[in-house]
Amino acid sequence: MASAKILLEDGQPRVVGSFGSLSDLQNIDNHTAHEACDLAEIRLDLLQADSPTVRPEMWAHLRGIPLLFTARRKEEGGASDLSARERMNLLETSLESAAWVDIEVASIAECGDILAELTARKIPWLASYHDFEKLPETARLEEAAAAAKAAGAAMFKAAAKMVTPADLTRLSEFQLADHGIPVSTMGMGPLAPVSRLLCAQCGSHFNYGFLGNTATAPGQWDSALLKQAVSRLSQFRI
Ligand SMILES: O=C1C[C@@](O)(C(=O)O)C[C@@H](O)[C@@H]1O
Repeated sequence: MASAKILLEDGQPRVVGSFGSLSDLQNIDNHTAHEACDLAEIRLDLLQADSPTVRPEMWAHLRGIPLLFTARRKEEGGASDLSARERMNLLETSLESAAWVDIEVASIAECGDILAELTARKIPWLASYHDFEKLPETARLEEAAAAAKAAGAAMFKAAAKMVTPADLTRLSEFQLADHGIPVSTMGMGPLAPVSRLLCAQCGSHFNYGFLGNTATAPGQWDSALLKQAVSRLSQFRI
């Protein structure tokens, strides 16, 4: 999809607005969402927790906004314990509308069917990695980025809990290094807000905030605020 390619190639940090619930998705109008983010993330696992039948009509009002679809596995913050097949079925419902899809690095091996479909449809996907407890060793992140690249992901994304200021330094240094694949990084927890600005300044492509009232990760900014802040920072890129 042409718009997805441009989103990476111009090197500008983009803000992804994420919906934490079906009502947050239903209650937003197109203009408000458009103003608050560059892409919107539809967390299919969260929608399904609110309504067993997920249908494309749920996001039809966001026409014109690039949509990123995610069906998160439980171990990385998903709403419920869905099998790989159930997550792939959820993603299937989104493919007509998808600008991007998110698959965890840990799910690559079991999600081959949907990955083949994404390749056939030329829909870019990002391979994600989450740690809600700590910032993992840099070698672990490097390994995950290499696995993402080897599997054909268009981007590697890491979200990890920041416990100390040293974690901020280490995550931003990881962001600044060349991993042979576009990278997005962000912190979670009390140091999340500051980490998200720092990572954006260091070249993180996709920078997440929430749309509506419900954060989809601890310490996320409101997407509209993050978009404003990130656009102010663009003159100070490291
Ligand atoms: O993977 C990510 C990033 C995220 O966990 C965050 O830290 O903002 C929020 C999730 O909704 C999204 O799928």
